[in-house]
Amino acid sequence: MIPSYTAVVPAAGIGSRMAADRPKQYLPLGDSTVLEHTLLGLLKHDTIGTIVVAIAEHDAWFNNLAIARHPRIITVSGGKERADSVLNALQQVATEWVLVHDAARPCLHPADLAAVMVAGQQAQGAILACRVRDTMKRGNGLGAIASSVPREELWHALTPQCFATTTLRQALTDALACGASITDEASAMEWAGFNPALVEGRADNIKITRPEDLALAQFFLKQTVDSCQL
Ligand SMILES: Nc1ccn([C@@H]2O[C@H](COP(=O)(O)OP(=O)(O)OP(=O)(O)O)[C@@H](O)[C@H]2O)c(=O)n1
Ligand SMILES: C[C@](O)(CO)[C@H](O)COP(=O)(O)O
Repeated sequence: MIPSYTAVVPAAGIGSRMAADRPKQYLPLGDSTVLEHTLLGLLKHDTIGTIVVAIAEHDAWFNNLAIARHPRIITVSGGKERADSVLNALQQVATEWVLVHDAARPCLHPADLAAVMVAGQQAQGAILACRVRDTMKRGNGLGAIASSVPREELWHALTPQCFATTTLRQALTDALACGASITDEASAMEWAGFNPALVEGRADNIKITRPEDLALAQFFLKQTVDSCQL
């Protein structure tokens, strides 16, 4: 099958909230590392051609991974913020469509990947997301509740986020140039006036952020392996 997507994997963060002895994407997970699980999941999809991994300028870990020599994987230098890393990687994307997926999300389910890639091939693009399940509160900045926030139509943005490459590249360039706060690709597209589609995804597509997330990711990955062996 001719690859119609390039994957961009922002992996240049330091993992400050994880507070580990290395950036969290290089922490052990199962039989490999967080990043290797994430990349292997993308490599299995045959409509994804090249994977562009944004790594920190002085990254001392990536080249020690066997997967670093995979022919479909290339690296670029990351930037100060996640959005800068993504924009750097987008300069290397030649396909019409691109998907951006956090290195820190190793539990992506193949069906969710396929669903968001199909939905992403629209003008507005698409993101994986999952509905908020808890009652939501807004704090008053003093450690107390200011208000309850209606949860209808509140979603957790996940990744992958899928868009037309040229549209996303331009939106991200313009939004960052204007100093907009951009924490995901959809924020840039919204800033540019688009309304990306929400594709409901699995809640186990967690972003490994804090120490307790590693054990949860391990559990979710084991569930996937066990279900494949049934
Ligand atoms: N300048 C940056 C910052 C983050 N990321 C990547 O963006 C993804 C999501 O970001 P986050 O979970 O915030 O990772 P960190 O920035 O490493 O975490 P922290 O905020 O705790 O330092 C991660 O895969 C991270 O490696 C990146 O490529 N470039
Ligand atoms: C892109 C993202 O995964 C969407 O939820 C998330 O925003 C990335 O984490 P960060 O802490 O905002 O960099």
